[in-house]
Amino acid sequence: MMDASVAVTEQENVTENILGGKKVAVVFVLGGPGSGKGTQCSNIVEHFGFTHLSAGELLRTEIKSGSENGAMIDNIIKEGRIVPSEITIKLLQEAMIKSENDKFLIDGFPRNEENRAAFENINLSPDFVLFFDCSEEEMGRRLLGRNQGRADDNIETIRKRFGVFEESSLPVVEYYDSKDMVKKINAAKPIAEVFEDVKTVFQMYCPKHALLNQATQMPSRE
Ligand SMILES: Nc1ncnc2c1ncn2[C@@H]1O[C@H](COP(=O)(O)OP(=O)(O)OP(=O)(O)O)[C@@H](O)[C@H]1O
Ligand SMILES: Nc1ccn([C@@H]2O[C@H](COP(=O)(O)O)[C@@H](O)[C@H]2O)c(=O)n1
Ligand SMILES: [Mg+2]
Repeated sequence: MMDASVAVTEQENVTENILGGKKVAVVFVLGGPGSGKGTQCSNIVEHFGFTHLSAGELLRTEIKSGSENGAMIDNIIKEGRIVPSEITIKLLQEAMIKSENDKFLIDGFPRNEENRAAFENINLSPDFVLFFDCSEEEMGRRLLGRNQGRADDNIETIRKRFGVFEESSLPVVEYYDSKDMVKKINAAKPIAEVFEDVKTVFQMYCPKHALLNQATQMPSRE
């Protein structure tokens, strides 16, 4: 028997995500370290009304909260490795349930097959995957210039993060690509130009919302 929390619309063969009693839309935002995921998510939030959940940011907040897992998470992040999925999925799930919104950008997750399976195990699936494609050379330059005091923005950890991205994260993108779910964006361009391409994707995905948003941004006649 089909799990009650997953309803498949027969006509479109689209899986409906039900979480905490509400129907939610999920877009995974993936790309290498420094490809611009966080930067573009802020723009998407502003223009399309999504809630941005960065897995890395949730983990950093968990460290600061003094949680019992804090020291372990801190060590893993400093080594550029991936935190066990049960920790990250719990943080994401709690944030989605607590939010009043019903559409989420999940940034930096899934980072490996274990992450992907953990998301499937809570009976959720992404509507699509936004993938920011950028060279290591450019990403490295951006990370070293980010200046936000992140413990992993140093040359040694950056090299490890690139290794993990190649070995563990790209196969996840390839998995979704094999299901035709990936919208690939050239992220090597300037921020505003990247966002033009991102906007095209989201205007196709939620055209009604895009129109509504344009209306609310019209200058007042008064
Ligand atoms: N298209 C761009 N061109 C130049 N600089 C950019 C571009 N996009 C983002 N940046 C800058 O690069 C740095 C990294 O961007 P951002 O934090 O958005 O990347 P990220 O993909 O979220 O990285 P991480 O995976 O490490 O969290 C920031 O300083 C940001 O201002
Ligand atoms: N699914 C994830 C996401 C992130 N991490 C750890 O956090 C670090 C920073 O992530 P950003 O997305 O902010 O770059 C990352 O290098 C991992 O150590 C994780 O374990 N699992
Ligand atoms: Mg980020």
